[in-house]
Amino acid sequence: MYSKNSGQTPNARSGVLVLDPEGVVVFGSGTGLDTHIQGKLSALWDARGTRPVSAMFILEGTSEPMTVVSFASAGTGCFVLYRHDRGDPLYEFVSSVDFSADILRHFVTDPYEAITVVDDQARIRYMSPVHEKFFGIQRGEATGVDVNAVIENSRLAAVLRTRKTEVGHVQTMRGKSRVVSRTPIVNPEGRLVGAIGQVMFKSPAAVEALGEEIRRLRQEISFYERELPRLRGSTQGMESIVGESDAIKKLKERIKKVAPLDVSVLLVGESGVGKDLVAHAIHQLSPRGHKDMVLVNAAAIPGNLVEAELFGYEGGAFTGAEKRGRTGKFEEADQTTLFLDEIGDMPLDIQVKVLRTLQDGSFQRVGSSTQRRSEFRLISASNRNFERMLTTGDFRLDLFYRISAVTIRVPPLRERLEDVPMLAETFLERFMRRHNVQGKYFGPRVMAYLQSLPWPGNVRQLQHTIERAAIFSEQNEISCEDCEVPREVGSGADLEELSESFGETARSASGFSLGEPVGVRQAKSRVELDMIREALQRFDGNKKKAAEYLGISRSHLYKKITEFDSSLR
Ligand SMILES: Nc1ncnc2c1ncn2[C@@H]1O[C@H](COP(=O)(O)OP(=O)(O)OP(=O)(O)O)[C@@H](O)[C@H]1O
Repeated sequence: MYSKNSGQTPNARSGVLVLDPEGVVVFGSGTGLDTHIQGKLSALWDARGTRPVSAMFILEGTSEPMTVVSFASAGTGCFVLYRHDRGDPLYEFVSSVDFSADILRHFVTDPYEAITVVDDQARIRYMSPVHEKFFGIQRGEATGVDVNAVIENSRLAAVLRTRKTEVGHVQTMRGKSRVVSRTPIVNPEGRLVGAIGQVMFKSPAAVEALGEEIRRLRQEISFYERELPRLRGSTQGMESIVGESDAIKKLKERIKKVAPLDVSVLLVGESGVGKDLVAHAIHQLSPRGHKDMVLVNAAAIPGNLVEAELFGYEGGAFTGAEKRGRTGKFEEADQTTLFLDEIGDMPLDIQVKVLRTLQDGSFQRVGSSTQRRSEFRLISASNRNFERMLTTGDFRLDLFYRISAVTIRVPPLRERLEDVPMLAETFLERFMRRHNVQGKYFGPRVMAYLQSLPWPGNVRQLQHTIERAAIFSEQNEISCEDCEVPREVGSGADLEELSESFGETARSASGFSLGEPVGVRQAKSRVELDMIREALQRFDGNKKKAAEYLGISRSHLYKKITEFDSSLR
């Protein structure tokens, strides 16, 4: 029940409504005089026995939503009302957080967030209990008193004058130094309504400790900034190519010779031999080495996107294109090195366009007729047999001449088995460092065993074998059994069986040398197909895992799948 004698709706934004135990209006002001609001609050108040009234809530169904703070004492319902527009952060906060009152209570009472609130006349309106205790005053004793009469060295009055926030100031109070912040509060209409003072840190020492931490972190950052070029060098330069065999020594000599010359280099060799590392080393040692090398993997880009990826495109050139267009790899590589990996997988129509760019450095973005220019050094790599592709017409001879001013063959691991121990130790050490593991080492017969394997997946396969062994070895000592290569992938025994049936040696059976008899090639394809099918089944079609298991790159696996596509389906 509510009183009929309430006035008419005023134009106020806030108000107060006090109801007696029967729901009769005892007092109303501002929006508290709105009869509609009175009716709604009275109904809530009547139902308090079954549904307790929240300390803070949003009153909907009125001309504008109201934020209501309720205080109940001795059966009297006291409601403080604020009219808020939707979208107002306070409205959003109260309507979406049903424990909003508890949060506000936390802010006004939490000892670590202790606050003092003053009005626009610098009179204290609220002081957190912890502040009152600090100043030795009773609960509410300072309310209404000028802040300067209560808090020494207060600058809240000054902040009201300047309207400028002060953060991190040291203030001495009762002989103690505190780091404080002072913030003027302006309401949505732009009127200055008061200010809040807050202790941020209990002592300048806490700030000093924070400053010290920042200084330490800065030092750490500058250490890494200094170290980065060195680390980059060691992970991407010549140092990353592990091995001391004659074959590797010769390879490094060729890299050193060719790096400073601005000629195109073609890297050939089986999958996993380290062509990528060689490309990085050449770039690092070249005059362009201070810039990042731009990488393109022709086998990893879907056929219909190769052109856009290489040449870039104008906005809206094709469905799915970015609105503002995009720079292509040729443009990105201006003044640095472009590494075209798996160039043997490039479609013929793109080969023609690439050739044109390589001849005069000019190209057009897809969807544009403007000629652009780029000056870059080209390094290409492929594990494909160019001799065969040139014969079959799958690779253009003129492009081949352009990309292969210098050709470097990266030898397969089986031609430099003396590098196996050093590589294996390096991979084990890297694994332990990366995963924070200690104490793993190879058993006495492991190196000889590893050197007896033909490694058709080359260094990549060796690396994965060592990592697998480090993960699965029960003891710290890694045994030959831990390093077993899955039979399907080509253990020595497999290859021997294979070679016996086709009259080949184990070594050449795992290679891809030119001029193999057709029968062997077909048989190899069959074995490869079986191995790939098996690996894909084992890993539920997950190509990344299948490629790792087979010891080949993912791009090589994709290539093989495309080749075998019809039979795999
Ligand atoms: N000599 C080496 N020393 C240290 N790590 C090597 C060496 N050769 C290869 N690796 C490592 O073996 C893995 C495969 O090397 P990389 O990717 O360079 O081979 P790739 O010839 O480019 O293969 P693909 O033709 O499949 O792309 C990489 O993890 C690389 O770091």
